[in-house]
Amino acid sequence: MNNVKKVSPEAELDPRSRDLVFQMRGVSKSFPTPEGPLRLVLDDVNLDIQQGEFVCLLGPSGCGKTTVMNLLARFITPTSGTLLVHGEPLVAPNPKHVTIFQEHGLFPWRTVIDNVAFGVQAQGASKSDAREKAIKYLELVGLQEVATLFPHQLSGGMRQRVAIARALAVEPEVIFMDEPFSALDAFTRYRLQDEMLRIWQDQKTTIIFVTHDIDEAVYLGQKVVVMAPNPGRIEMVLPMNIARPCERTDSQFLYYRREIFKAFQLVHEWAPEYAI
Ligand SMILES: Nc1ncnc2c1ncn2[C@@H]1O[C@H](COP(=O)(O)OP(=O)(O)OP(=O)(O)O)[C@@H](O)[C@H]1O
Repeated sequence: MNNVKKVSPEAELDPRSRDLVFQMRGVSKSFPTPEGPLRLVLDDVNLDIQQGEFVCLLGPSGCGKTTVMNLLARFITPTSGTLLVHGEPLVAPNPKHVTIFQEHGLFPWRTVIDNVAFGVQAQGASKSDAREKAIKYLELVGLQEVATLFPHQLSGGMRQRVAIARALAVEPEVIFMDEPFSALDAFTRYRLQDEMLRIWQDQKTTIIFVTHDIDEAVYLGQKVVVMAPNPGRIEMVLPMNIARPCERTDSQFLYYRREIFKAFQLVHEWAPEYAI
């Protein structure tokens, strides 16, 4: 593959780089097994993530996507290797880094606006300032009309948009998204992908997005990190030279889609170009 880029383990760590939000060098992670011995689930990961980048972690179940995300978010620590955030060793989860999960995690007893305002108030804002900010971000995701409803009165897609508004309202530096749209129907997923791209272009937030959907990764990612299992590792880092927003039928989109299908050995020998 021409565009394949692997961060070599020899690539020097730059302790002063402010543009690189994350630098991982030779990072491995093992977990204990029920039988006792440690099992290596992530082997020798090398990855740079720039400020404002939209990075998709892509791979089959069990290849360690969530483990990479959890390491970056500092929910867990590496077994070996180095992980720097803005050139500094990570010591604790950063309050400017927020996570959106597949299950949106809204408080069912709070209204939409109170869900979105919650994190802002937790940062020390007054109730009225927090609600003002919540309205701003509900408008951004097109949900100002349902501000006084409760989560159970919304569709799955709307609930996930509330979760996005709640994450944005704390004006994060980094958003981690762990398969946030995988429980939604295809049409809602397409709409939310467009919304996410629009918000990312508007807010310039660094986004780390975990997915096992090749189309989703190509559509969203400026950079797609292709992972493989046993043990979990990065196979390649593929920059997507695609103008955004793009059409899912564009030749550039189809080219990268096919390259990734090939990387996962999902293209048949007899398949003509772009016939996937
Ligand atoms: N806390 C843990 N303790 C033990 N094993 C773990 C732990 N967390 C993850 N693992 C194992 O590490 C491997 C990678 O898990 P991870 O969740 O990172 O994969 P994934 O690529 O995100 O998978 P999926 O797409 O299914 O969510 C799996 O085999 C998993 O069972």
